[in-house]
Parts: sequence; structure tokens; C-alpha cells
Amino acid sequence: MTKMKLRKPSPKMDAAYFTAADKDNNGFDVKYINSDKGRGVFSCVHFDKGEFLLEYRGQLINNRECDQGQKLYHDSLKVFMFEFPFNGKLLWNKMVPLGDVNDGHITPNSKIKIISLEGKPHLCLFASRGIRPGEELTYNYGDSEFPWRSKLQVEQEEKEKVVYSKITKLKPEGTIKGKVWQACDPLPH
Ligand SMILES: C[S@@+](CC[C@H](N)C(=O)[O-])C[C@H]1O[C@@H](n2cnc3c(N)ncnc32)[C@H](O)[C@@H]1O
Repeated sequence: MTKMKLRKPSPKMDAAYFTAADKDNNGFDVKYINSDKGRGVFSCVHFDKGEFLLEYRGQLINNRECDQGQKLYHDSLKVFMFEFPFNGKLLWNKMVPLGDVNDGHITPNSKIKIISLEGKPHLCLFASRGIRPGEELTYNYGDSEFPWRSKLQVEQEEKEKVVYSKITKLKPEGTIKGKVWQACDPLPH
């Protein structure tokens, strides 16, 4: 008897299934990280590049409702409103579940795409590269100057300074394995 091979649904089909069913994909965990970052969403399984991860489900609101929300909500709730263009209009999604995905502007592992189903927009997150179990999901929030980004930049520059001073202290210019080594060369293994 010949065995029928079941084809894996495409990422778009997966997105359509979960959005229509109004439920979350399996394989995620929301965890507290630290007092700076708050919570984050972590993957418990492996995801391939391109796979559907989750939908930013929520309530679609217009500009006026968003303005009202900006006046009424506490700052900690405003960050859960996501602005996006759809059919020539600017809409906002007031996110409810899994709205905890943090910004990763340097090395994000996922990307938001707007999927239109029966004329309604759905904000869906897809893997932009392979994601390992235990990895935190991140996507690029956009070009704004978010306060945590400048802090991260300073930390990165500090780390680079330490590595450079370690290299220059460890190996002064000289000959290593017959090669004349300059302070700016990478260290031989
Ligand atoms: C939509 S919420 C994400 C979930 C949030 N971490 C929480 O615990 O509710 C966006 C907020 O998370 C924090 N955040 C997001 N990405 C961050 C990052 N890379 N570093 C530090 N804080 C971040 C900022 O406070 C931001 O306003």
C-alpha cells in the first residue's frame, strides 16, 4: 500500500488557521526577564525561518479611539497599541495576548506582517531566521529612538572597549607563529 505524504501547511495557511480559530500557536512561554525589560516571549520548540509564530490578537481601533486611549491609559498600557497602515488608513491594534514580544533592533529573529483575511487585517509574527528552543522572540519595533536602545548602545561600546584593551594588553605587537602580528589583527587560534 502506498503511503500518502501529508504536506506541511504553508506559513500563511498556519496564520489563517490560528487567526480564524482565535487561538495562539503552541510552543511559547511568557517569562519575566528583569526589571528593565519586564516580560518576554520565549520559544519552547524549534521554528524554521519563515514559519508562522503568533498573531498579535486584539481590538482594532481608529485614530480617534487611539487618541482617547492615549489620554486615559497609564504609560505601561500605551506600549501595547500598535499602529499600522491598512487600505490607506492608519489603524491601531490594542493587543491582548502575547503582546509581550520585546524589541530587538540589532538581531531580531522575527518580523511582523499584515495578513488580510476576509477584508480584516491581522498582525502576524513570522520567524525571520531559525529560532532555537529557549530563545527570546524579538522583532524590530521601528526607527524611533526608544530609551532602551541608547542604553544598549552604551553597553555594547563599553564591552568593545574592554575586549580591545584585553587584546592589546595580552599580545603586544610582535611575532606569533612566524607571522608579524599587529595590535589590530585578530588573535590566532
Ligand atoms: C509591548 S511591551 C513588551 C512587553 C514588556 N516587556 C512587558 O513586560 O510588558 C513594550 C515595552 O517593553 C519594554 N521593552 C521592549 N523591548 C525592550 C528591550 N529590548 N530592552 C528593554 N526594554 C524593552 C519597554 O518598556 C517597552 O515599552
